[in-house]
Amino acid sequence: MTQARTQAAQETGDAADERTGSSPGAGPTAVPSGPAGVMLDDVSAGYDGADVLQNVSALIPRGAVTAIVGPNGAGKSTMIGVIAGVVRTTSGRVTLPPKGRPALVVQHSGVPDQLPITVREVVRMGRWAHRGPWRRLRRDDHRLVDDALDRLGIADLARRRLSSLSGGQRQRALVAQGLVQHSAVLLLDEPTAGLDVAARDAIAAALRRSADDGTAAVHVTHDLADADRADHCVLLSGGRVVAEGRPEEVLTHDTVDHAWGLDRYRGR
Ligand SMILES: Nc1ncnc2c1ncn2[C@@H]1O[C@H](COP(=O)(O)OP(=O)(O)OP(=O)(O)O)[C@@H](O)[C@H]1O
Repeated sequence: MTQARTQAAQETGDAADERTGSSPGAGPTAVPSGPAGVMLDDVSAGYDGADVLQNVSALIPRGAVTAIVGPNGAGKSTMIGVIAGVVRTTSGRVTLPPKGRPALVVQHSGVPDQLPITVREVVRMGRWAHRGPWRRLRRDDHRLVDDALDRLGIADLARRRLSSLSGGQRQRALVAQGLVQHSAVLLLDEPTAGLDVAARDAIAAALRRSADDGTAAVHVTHDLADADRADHCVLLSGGRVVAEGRPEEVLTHDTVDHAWGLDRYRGR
């Protein structure tokens, strides 16, 4: 029996017990153990009165890397938007860990090109929420900023204008801004799309280190090899959770073919 939690399983009383239970590592979901992470309980959400996510339930653990995968239009960005609080739910409940607002890192293509700010300033902005209305940073804030620039391999670009960077360099700056927020939940929307291997590795290492520090480190990805390296995986299709659990249990030939509609071409 697969240990991945399927939508059918979620609709049973078992799944409800797991979600409200006090032991996220136990039972058939194989969710990595650790402090409570993000819980979505029967969540529907969308835009302009039309639901994109429909009755989505998921348990995203802290101290682990979670990959959200699925075909175009499946609702992956909407799901992290719901967790970040930028997309409103129409029903259901989202429960977050106690420490502050999730850090949401959008794709670099969603950020205006002509912002007249440097890479260091972009990363510093990630500390503003910790420093009140005057936003005067302290020495430890500057240290966190330097550390994030180093971790993403962009320390040498710190004085450059964001607008003068390549797409991959810009993406690294945005991920660094997400890291310095030190939130219990880090949400990256397709952070490695179109990036070279060094940038992909830097971002993967940053996700891993955040998870090791106890964060629920979540990324949306189209790359199934990236998803396979995660600790936990949520497969969405048509706004619903098809399967959730360990990547090797979720990303089987059958679930992938079914979610992407490939079974049609394979006579299944
Ligand atoms: N701001 C918006 N206003 C209206 N509809 C939206 C908005 N954002 C997304 N949608 C719609 O919601 C659906 C799901 O979009 P979403 O971006 O969540 O999917 P996704 O799985 O992230 O897709 P992709 O892999 O193509 O990025 C799509 O049909 C999309 O057109």
